[in-house]
Amino acid sequence: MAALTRVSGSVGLISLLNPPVNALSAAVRQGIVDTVRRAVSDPQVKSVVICGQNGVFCGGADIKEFGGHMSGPPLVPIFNTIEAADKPVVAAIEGSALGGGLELALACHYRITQSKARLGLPEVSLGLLPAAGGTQRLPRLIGVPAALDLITTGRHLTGAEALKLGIVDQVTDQNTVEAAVKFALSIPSGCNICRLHLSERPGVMQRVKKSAHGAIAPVACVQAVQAAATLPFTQGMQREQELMATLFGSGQARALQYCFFSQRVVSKWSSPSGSRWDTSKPKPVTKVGVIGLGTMGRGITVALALAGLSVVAVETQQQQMMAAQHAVSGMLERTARRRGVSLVGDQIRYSVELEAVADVELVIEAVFEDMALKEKLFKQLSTLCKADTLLCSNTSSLDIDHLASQTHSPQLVVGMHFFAPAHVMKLLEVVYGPRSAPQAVATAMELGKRMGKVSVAVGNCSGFVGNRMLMPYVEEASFLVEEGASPEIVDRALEEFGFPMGVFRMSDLSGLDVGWKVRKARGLVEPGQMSRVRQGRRYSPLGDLLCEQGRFGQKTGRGWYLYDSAGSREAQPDPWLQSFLEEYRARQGLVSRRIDSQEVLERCLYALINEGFNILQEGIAAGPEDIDMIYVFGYGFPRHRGGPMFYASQVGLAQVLQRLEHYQQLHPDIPHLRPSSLLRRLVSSGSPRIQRWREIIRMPHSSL
Ligand SMILES: CCCCCCCCCCCCC/C=C/C(=O)SCCNC(=O)CCNC(=O)[C@H](O)C(C)(C)COP(=O)(O)OP(=O)(O)OC[C@H]1O[C@@H](n2cnc3c(N)ncnc32)[C@H](O)[C@@H]1OP(=O)(O)O
Repeated sequence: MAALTRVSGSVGLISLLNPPVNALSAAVRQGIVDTVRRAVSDPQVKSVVICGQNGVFCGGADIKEFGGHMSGPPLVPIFNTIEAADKPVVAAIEGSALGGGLELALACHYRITQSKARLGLPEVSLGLLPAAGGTQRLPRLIGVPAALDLITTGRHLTGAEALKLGIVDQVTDQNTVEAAVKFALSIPSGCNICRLHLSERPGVMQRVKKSAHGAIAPVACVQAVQAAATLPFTQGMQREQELMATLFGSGQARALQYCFFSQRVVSKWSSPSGSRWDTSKPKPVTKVGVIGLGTMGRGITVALALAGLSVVAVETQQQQMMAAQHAVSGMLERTARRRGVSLVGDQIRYSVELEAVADVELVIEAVFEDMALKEKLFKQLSTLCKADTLLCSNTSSLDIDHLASQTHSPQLVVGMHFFAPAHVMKLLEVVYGPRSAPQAVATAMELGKRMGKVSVAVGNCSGFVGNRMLMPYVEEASFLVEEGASPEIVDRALEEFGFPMGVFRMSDLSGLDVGWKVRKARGLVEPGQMSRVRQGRRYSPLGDLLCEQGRFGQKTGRGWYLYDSAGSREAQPDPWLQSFLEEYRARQGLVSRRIDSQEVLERCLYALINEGFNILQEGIAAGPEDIDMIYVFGYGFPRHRGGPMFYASQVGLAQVLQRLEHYQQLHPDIPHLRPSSLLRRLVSSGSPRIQRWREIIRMPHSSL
């Protein structure tokens, strides 16, 4: 797991070997102990270089070990031994040096890195802190402000950025190990880490707490770095260990580590027809057409261009086209500036003619959400594009199979549902219909990956996974307001749970008219009517009534909240809304009651979760990880809660079932509170671990 060879006469070369990322498993840690001991005691070895095999230095501690019994030598004494060695030790960083991998490099006396290597301390994203000395060595190397930024965000740096910050001593575009060996031969003896002047960044704790939305690891990271600023090294290391002990077994760490693996699980997609990621080869795509340059089309164009693809952007309205071209250039400029990369705008060709997409390999349609319009477009595309062009729709809820039926090749049609703003949001739902070819799904998934998205393959149904689950969540929030809660009470409970925005603030941001249009299309809206039963189930007309008053949210300065002006973001409770609600309840004969945050969370979240179980049962999502990644990356579900299905598993499935039964008894007219039969089945199977749910879902069962 680690090998020692002697190179260039006097350099001991230690290579870590644990593919694919040389994670620091127990065997690797033992390998490092043995090889360092041998190198240090070998009189012919004058200096040491540590590298990783297969082009990766080290991806950090082995995350798989965290869930079980940890054995083998611990990292801290290993790294202390390296730092204390009386021979110079040089880290040769290729590929990645992340987490414990970077901490290993920090314990070395010098670091040489490939310019494109990724360096970082991402432990915070796993609910942990860099507890192998990272919180103490990094601030001493680069100062507290820069270290705090890296440790509390977990962001990755390139080798070139790491050089600027002073984390590494040299960057190379040549063979990194050879450069490190040459460097090692040029230094006379080992030296200790230089201790820089430490100063704390004022106000950092408040800022970190605010943006953590209840996550505990970022706060512990700040406390650990504060210890580096105030305590001697040994005491700082002790504090680091104490803080790590509070995080290591926490539910948040478990949730975040589940997210790490789930993100990888969802890329290994499968569909009920038996097609799979490892047996379906994606088609190569270099040129993509985007049709419709509204908000979504613009964001998709930017995301494609940033991923290095050629884009043909079509907008048939000349004026809209000019506005879009201007907006896309601005978005590209800003993104390029932020990422420190050069502009990529010349890869985009704009046209007002649909025929301009005749030679592309894949089209993404992002026109107005109207079935008749999309039907017509798919018919036209099917005739004018090449016979093997993939036709994708960015619809957020319309029937993909119906769109496919408008074309000559329904097998080449899939949904690519992006989230706004499409060049920023990480989630992509890839929607397959019963006729979609495995290659079409594989190609859309691969394209999403190239665009830096977390792509999740899901089946076709109204709203797919994300928006379908959102419906009961949003409806419950409105029912709670009818029953006596205020929008502020509901939002506060959800924000304290960890959502960046509660349901009403979110609705004001995205525009109340969006949901209104959807409800109108479903025949649910009865203008001026207050009836609370529609299509045989409970209905809240509150959103419709606000829209009828022209209250569309932030864009009109009024919605569920009041804003200083149209477009302002500062939501204030609105006295008008309070009187309106009182009058509404009186006219409906509703007696307002006190609703606490527990009821808000249970009714909104358990309704959402229950729909998730229905989706799993119907095979629309292959596993709970798919749903969780959709909610974490697309809907702001707090990552430190793991996603709705993981959260349910932590609360306890029996508890979720019992509370749903309780609320269903109180509200028999709300169908989404009726517990899913899959939930019942899992509870009667003894509430197995979430990793076993897929197995149980696939098991044949009686429909009784
Ligand atoms: C009382 C309690 C006391 C508590 C004290 C106990 C303390 C014990 C622990 C001490 C820990 C000290 C602090 C150190 C902590 C860490 O180091 S945590 C790990 C930090 N590292 C990371 O977060 C990096 C994670 N990996 C990545 O970001 C990427 O994998 C990559 C390295 C950038 C490579 O990317 P890519 O090439 O795209 O490959 P992937 O598909 O992502 O990964 C390939 C497979 O490798 C698996 N994997 C990756 N990293 C790890 C890892 N660190 N551990 C285990 N496995 C890893 C990944 O899951 C993939 O697997 P498959 O899906 O099966 O192919």
